[in-house]
Amino acid sequence: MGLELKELSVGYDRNLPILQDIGLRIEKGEAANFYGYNGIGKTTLLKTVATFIRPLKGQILYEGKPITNFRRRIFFLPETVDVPSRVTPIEYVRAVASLYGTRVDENRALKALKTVGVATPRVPLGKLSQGMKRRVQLSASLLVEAEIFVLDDPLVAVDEESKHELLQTILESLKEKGVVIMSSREKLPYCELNVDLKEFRR
Ligand SMILES: Nc1ncnc2c1ncn2[C@@H]1O[C@H](COP(=O)(O)OP(=O)(O)OP(=O)(O)O)[C@@H](O)[C@H]1O
Repeated sequence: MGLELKELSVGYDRNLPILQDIGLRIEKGEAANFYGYNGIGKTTLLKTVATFIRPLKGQILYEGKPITNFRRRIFFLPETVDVPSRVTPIEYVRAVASLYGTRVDENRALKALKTVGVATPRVPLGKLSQGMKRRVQLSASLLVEAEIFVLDDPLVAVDEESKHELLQTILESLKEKGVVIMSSREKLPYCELNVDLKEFRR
């Protein structure tokens, strides 16, 4: 059954929805990319799916039940590349995994970091580049026991040269666990659905 958005309107003011009447279904094993220009409402939509903001109208269902029943199964990657500066990548991904009740040993953490191209797993995050910090955030998604992956602009700060390969690697693994819903400024490969948010503007 997957994730269903039914007549969904999102925004901050009931009288001024930012996006409205979104209706679509993302099956388990699939990824959907919502794309559009700055300010169109990508973050607002994703935060609503991740249950941080209440829908103005409509429903969000997972496996036929309200998404709010699955809060512990949602992994949310914010748009901002914000990580604590003093912890190392290994410590960071292990700590994130533990929030989902998963104990990850050092070897597994190292493997996940290597998969996304982090070559300095023991250097404090404050000393890494933005793109490397983003990769560390993404590698945590590979380790958590979640089912609904909400990724706000996952490739922000990642270089053009490797971004599609990185996306392929991440999506391959996340789709096996459930559904992926993400945002970007452009259409992306490896996504079953690419949704132009202009369709849902008022
Ligand atoms: N907390 C808030 N309260 C009221 N309005 C907000 C709030 N956050 C964002 N907005 C407005 O909602 C609209 C959509 O913003 P949003 O951040 O969802 O866009 P976006 O597509 O993610 O943009 P970007 O590509 O720049 O990240 C904008 O007009 C923005 O000013």
